[in-house]
Amino acid sequence: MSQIPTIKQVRAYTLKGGGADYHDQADGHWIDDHIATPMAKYPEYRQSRRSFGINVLGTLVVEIEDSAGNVGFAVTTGGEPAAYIVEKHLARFLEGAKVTDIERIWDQMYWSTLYYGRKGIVINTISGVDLALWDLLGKVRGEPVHQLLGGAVRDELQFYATGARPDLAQKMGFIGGKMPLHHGPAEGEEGLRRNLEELATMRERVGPDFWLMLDCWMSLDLNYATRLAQGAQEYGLKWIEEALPPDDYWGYAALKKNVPTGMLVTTGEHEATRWGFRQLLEMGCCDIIQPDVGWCGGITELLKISALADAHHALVIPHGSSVYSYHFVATRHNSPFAEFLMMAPKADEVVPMFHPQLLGEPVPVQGRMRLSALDKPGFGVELNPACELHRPYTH
Ligand SMILES: C[C@H](O)[C@H](O)[C@@H](O)[C@@H](O)C(=O)O
Ligand SMILES: [Mg+2]
Repeated sequence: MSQIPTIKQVRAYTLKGGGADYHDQADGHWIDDHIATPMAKYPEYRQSRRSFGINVLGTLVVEIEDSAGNVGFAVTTGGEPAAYIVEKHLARFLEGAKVTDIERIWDQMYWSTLYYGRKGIVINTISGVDLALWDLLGKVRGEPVHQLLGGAVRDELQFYATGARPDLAQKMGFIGGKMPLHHGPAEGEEGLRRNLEELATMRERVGPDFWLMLDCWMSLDLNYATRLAQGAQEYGLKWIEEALPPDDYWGYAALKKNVPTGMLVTTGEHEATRWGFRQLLEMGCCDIIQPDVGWCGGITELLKISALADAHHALVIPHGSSVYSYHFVATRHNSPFAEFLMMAPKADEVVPMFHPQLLGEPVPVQGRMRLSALDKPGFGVELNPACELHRPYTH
């Protein structure tokens, strides 16, 4: 490459209504239908996650423009607070740097925010900037991100589906279906019975071989999770996901010992950085880690997390994250399949995960995606001009 472009400007925008903040859906969507959550102990916040504010943040859009006029971008959750962090704090580490300075920029973003960051929204924000940098580098080089990561190890990705209707996902060609758990410990024995009944009904519909999983979204305690796992064995539950709050590493280590032989424990979608995942892996908390590429530190950090997982014989199956995870999954032997979130309100058809924010967002066909669907420069998607961007801060 002759001259490496430098970064001219970083811009942060916000967007509402689905997309990267995929919990921000209208009434009647399966994703907001009486799902077990840590807030379900309060009856007034039990019926809907939007009632306690799951969708308050909205989407963060990061755009990075270089001296040659190339623009890289990414979307993640974080909304206005994240836009503030990008514009008022992180932009200084990018502007003037070379588009190839990704590792140094990540390091400066992480250590400069340490006193108020480490996890949560700050790492979401850093992830968004990091993904926009990889997108920009791909566009500068005219290569898809998976090629920048060392190249694909498979020609095709296969997917399981997350949604209320694994039976329909089976018909659509997915390799498995993960259902949200509907009742938490506050709904007592009756709730536990109903959880198991729902699983039993689904097992009956999909037959003995289709993977069925339960997503508990941090809502249980160790005792309940153990009883759920034991009761679910009869119905061939493949894995129990995010049963406990993310900080309860000790609980996860105990749960992994308590679940029936063969049942997997998975977690990590709300975990971040190599240090958080090191804790999960070294304490033997789970069989599969599920970093969200837009929340765990971006691709730069995910490569480190993934190497750690490999050394601990754990699979890395990223949570959601659309194209950002597809480009990563294609390059890793320890990521043999991927998640697809069914964003159709009734989970009855395949629609792009980050709809309506991205144009050209590929979707699985018959539960699979050819690598050729990921061959455009960067992450291969564009921002949908029909979505109205708002830039709340400038620097
Ligand atoms: C279905 C779950 O409750 C969440 O909404 C989902 O985002 C998730 O945890 C997942 O693993 O996809
Ligand atoms: Mg989950």
